[in-house]
Amino acid sequence: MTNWTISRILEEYPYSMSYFEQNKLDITGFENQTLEEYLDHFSEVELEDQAIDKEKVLSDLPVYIEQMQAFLGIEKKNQVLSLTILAGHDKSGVTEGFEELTIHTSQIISIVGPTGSGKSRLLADIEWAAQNDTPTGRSIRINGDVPDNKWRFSSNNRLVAQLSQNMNFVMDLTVQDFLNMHAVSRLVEDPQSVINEIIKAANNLAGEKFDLTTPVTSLSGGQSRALMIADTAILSSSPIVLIDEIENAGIDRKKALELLVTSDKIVLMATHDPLLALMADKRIVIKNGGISKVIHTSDEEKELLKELEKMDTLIQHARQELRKGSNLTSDLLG
Ligand SMILES: Nc1ncnc2c1ncn2[C@@H]1O[C@H](COP(=O)(O)OP(=O)(O)OP(=O)(O)O)[C@@H](O)[C@H]1O
Repeated sequence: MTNWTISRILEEYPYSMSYFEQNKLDITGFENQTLEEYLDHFSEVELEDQAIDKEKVLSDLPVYIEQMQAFLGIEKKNQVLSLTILAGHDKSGVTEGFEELTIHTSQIISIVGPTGSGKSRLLADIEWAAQNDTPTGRSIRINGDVPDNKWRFSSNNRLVAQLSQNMNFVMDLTVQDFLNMHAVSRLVEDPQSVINEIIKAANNLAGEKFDLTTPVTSLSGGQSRALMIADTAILSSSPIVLIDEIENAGIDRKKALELLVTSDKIVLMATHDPLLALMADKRIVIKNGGISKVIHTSDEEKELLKELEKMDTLIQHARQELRKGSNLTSDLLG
């Protein structure tokens, strides 16, 4: 946390303001500096006059935040507020075109690039919380710090939930049994109401409806993904969701992203779909195994997205009519 700017500390831990007040540290105007840089502003005389012990201020802040979290009853153990990717190198060993990228909860980041460029590799680096120990040399920080080993090596504290194109069930269970197993393992107080919420959300994403008595093995590809997305959003403890190409999944992609983001997750998705790429707040461009740049989705692109959505609705409509066996006419599509 010591390398964070003051505004980031305040954004992530708003109650830390009282720490600055109690220590009579007027941080106004220094928000874009790190705490250390701010403390460096004081002359020796000022430090002495105001009884400021720089080392103590720096080391006491995390302790104060931990105590406040305990006092306020905030679950600290699994709380992930941000994910930072530190640059590695591309397939030719050239340093990546960014230094670090921090993503906060409720943000969507898309990953674009040609086939084989390294999109899945980036997702894998995040999944394993790479520490300069993968082919890309990238490192991952959680809440600004080296991730605790529990994220890397524990099976029940999974940092990441993965949603991929290929999702097949091998268990012979109904949707009810499957969700119940998950809810019970997560010690949910009222499993049935959570299960009902998940099936409702899943049906909201899937084209063809299904119910709790449907065996999971007979769900279609789109229905399985809708169920997994709803389950991840509502029941999974993993704070980060990695999505590998859901464009052909036969589900409502926009609603799927909205569902994940409203449940406070960090969402990263590799995609070849312009709609999904532009729905993100930022997009990572991958070339030859390295991140070549990170682009903020511009206002113009957000406007263009509306046009693309209209075109997409038209194509979806045509697809549905063709599925139903209709003959397409301009009246029908109009
Ligand atoms: N920086 C790197 N250094 C070395 N190898 C890399 C690097 N980045 C990716 N690779 C390797 O390149 C191969 C292709 O990468 P990857 O599968 O991630 O591509 P992709 O963009 O997901 O492709 P697709 O769009 O086809 O799914 C993988 O074997 C991966 O491990």
